[in-house]
Amino acid sequence: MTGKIIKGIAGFYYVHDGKSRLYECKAKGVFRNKKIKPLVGDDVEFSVLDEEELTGNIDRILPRKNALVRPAAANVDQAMVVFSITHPAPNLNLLDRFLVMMERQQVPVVICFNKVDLCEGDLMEQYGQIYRQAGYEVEFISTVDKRGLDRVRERLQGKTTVLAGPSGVGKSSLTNELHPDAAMETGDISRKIERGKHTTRHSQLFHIGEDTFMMDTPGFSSMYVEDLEAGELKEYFPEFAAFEEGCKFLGCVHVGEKVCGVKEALSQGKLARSRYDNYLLMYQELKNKRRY
Ligand SMILES: Nc1nc2c(ncn2[C@@H]2O[C@H](COP(=O)(O)OP(=O)(O)OP(=O)(O)O)[C@@H](O)[C@H]2O)c(=O)[nH]1
Ligand SMILES: [Zn+2]
Repeated sequence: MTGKIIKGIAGFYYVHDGKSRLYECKAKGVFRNKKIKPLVGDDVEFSVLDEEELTGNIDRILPRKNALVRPAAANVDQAMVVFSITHPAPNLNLLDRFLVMMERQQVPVVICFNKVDLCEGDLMEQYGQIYRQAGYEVEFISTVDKRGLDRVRERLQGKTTVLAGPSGVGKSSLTNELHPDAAMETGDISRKIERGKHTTRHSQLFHIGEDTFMMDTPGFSSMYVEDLEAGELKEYFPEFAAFEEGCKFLGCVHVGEKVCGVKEALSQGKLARSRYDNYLLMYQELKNKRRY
């Protein structure tokens, strides 16, 4: 049988068959010599030991498409980041940091602005413009009047998605919409793993539809772009590339250089001010950090 590891704790791996069943598996011996440790998100071949008890043993980890460090997970197809469009207003600095982290790990991102039912004025146009111009998929949703939720469901279908976003933006409300019995399933898993009883929060995937999984990511607000060279940062702002032809110096970082295509594009309104400002902030942070 094949399935996906949705959680690992205390030597047990919980393998979902993609449809409805969850097996409590061990990984006996096979990986020790190969120096490979099963990760949440891994697709595996496993043998069923007891069909009643739903126990099994993992025989093989199938080749990984990718393996993210943060959050630790394999085979992530995309990230969905949720911010509220208002109440509270989105923290674009935090959003841009998240985008850098995902660009760095080559994970496509869908940006969801929630609470559009509270939206006044042209906020949707504004934010849509900033992020579509930067090359991202943007959805506007409301878990209250259900706008945009079908489009979100379509985007998730058949994929493994990491869900992220700061507190209070409506992530729980969205998760409940996408998977009304999520709470039940969580309860079921926690009952099964009770013997593990670790308090540390491990990453876990939730099965939300056939071959469709989602992972909630803790600790979003403390996210920091570390261990990155300042000069490398520009590579993770994908919209800059189109204007780098206009930079005089090879390796232009678009900060203090006089002849710079990116700064030129900015002054012509072809790049979003907020994106560039957040680039500068992160750039300075990374520069300063290196002096210590
Ligand atoms: N008006 C409006 N309110 C919403 C919407 N979605 C969520 N809310 C409200 O926003 C608040 C936060 O929603 P949650 O779903 O708990 O947000 P969360 O992101 O899970 O927050 P944490 O649990 O703190 O991580 C609640 O009071 C929700 O009722 C929406 O689409 N429109
Ligand atoms: Zn430049």
